[in-house]
Amino acid sequence: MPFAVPVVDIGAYVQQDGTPEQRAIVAAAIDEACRTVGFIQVIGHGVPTALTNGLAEAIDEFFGLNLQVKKAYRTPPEVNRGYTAPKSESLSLSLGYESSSRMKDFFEAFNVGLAKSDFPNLSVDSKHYPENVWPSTEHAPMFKHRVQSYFVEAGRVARTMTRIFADALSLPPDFFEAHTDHSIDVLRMNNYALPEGTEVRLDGKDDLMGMGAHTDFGIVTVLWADQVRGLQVLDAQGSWHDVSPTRGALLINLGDLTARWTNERWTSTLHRVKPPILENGTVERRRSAAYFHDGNAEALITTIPSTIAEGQAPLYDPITVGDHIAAKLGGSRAGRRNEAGRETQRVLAATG
Ligand SMILES: O=C(O)CCC(=O)C(=O)O
Ligand SMILES: [Fe+2]
Repeated sequence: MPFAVPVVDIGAYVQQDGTPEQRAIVAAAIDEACRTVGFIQVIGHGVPTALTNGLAEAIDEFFGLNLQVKKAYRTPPEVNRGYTAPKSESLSLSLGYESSSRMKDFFEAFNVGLAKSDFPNLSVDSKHYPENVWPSTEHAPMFKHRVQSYFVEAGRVARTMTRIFADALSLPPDFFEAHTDHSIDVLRMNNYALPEGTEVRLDGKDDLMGMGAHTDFGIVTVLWADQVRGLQVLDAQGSWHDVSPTRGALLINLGDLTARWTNERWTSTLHRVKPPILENGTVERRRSAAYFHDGNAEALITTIPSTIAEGQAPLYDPITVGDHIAAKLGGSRAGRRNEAGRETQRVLAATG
């Protein structure tokens, strides 16, 4: 069967008047997609086009600044906020393998997320909920407002997805909410453009990587991307496939915590970004924004008993969201290898 990322209209869950029958159809389609591909294109999500256009403009506004200006918005590696310059992160290290292009992912990024000050009545640890660093209005006048507007909507879509997940897994409707009322949520805006003057080999033998192969770390990711090629996902047979969203669709993919919860009934699909090399030896610029819905830092993720198939044992030990995310970020941002044997084997076995 040719590889495809299924398109699912989630309108029945977004609109108040969706009937139980309509919702059951959506939940079944999501279950199927989560078992097989682990990536979904959702439509009917209710995010206005004006908002995603605004996000794209905000991304252009910030990344269009001079590198020295952008670098003023960096934070230490253990603080997942602000700017990260090209070639300062390595997503493959979040999986625990050293690719030959160690710390060479050429994406640059800007991270914003929920902070301790967003939860004044809770004593959350600022290690997992650091305060945001925003570009000044002098440098990027529209950025903060547009990014905040999109952040709220992406969070709503992520939560809608978890309500569908609960139905698809026959869990109580509030199963996910019980682990996500102060979820570690982060929006990472990515810009893929080679720094000026970078030489690219046109024979394709460069192992130039926009973003190295990785799985996302949390529960579910809502991924907005423009339509420039570059994103590739790994199928169950070990081949990479190009994915670009159909107009108006948001991509949804599952993170490791959902794979752990469901004993891998559902998959956190490996993906990477290799933007196309143009004939003049430059790379076609590409933009994306990944909203990571990761769960409460202290929530314990334990295999859901009903997802353990007959004769199977739990594949993972329980872990807190905070410990899992910290170990993963220690790989990608701080250059420490993370141990994640199962996914590493899949990347190393993959072709292409
Ligand atoms: O740029 C993309 O399409 C993917 C980005 C991604 O995988 C991520 O930020 O985790
Ligand atoms: Fe990702």
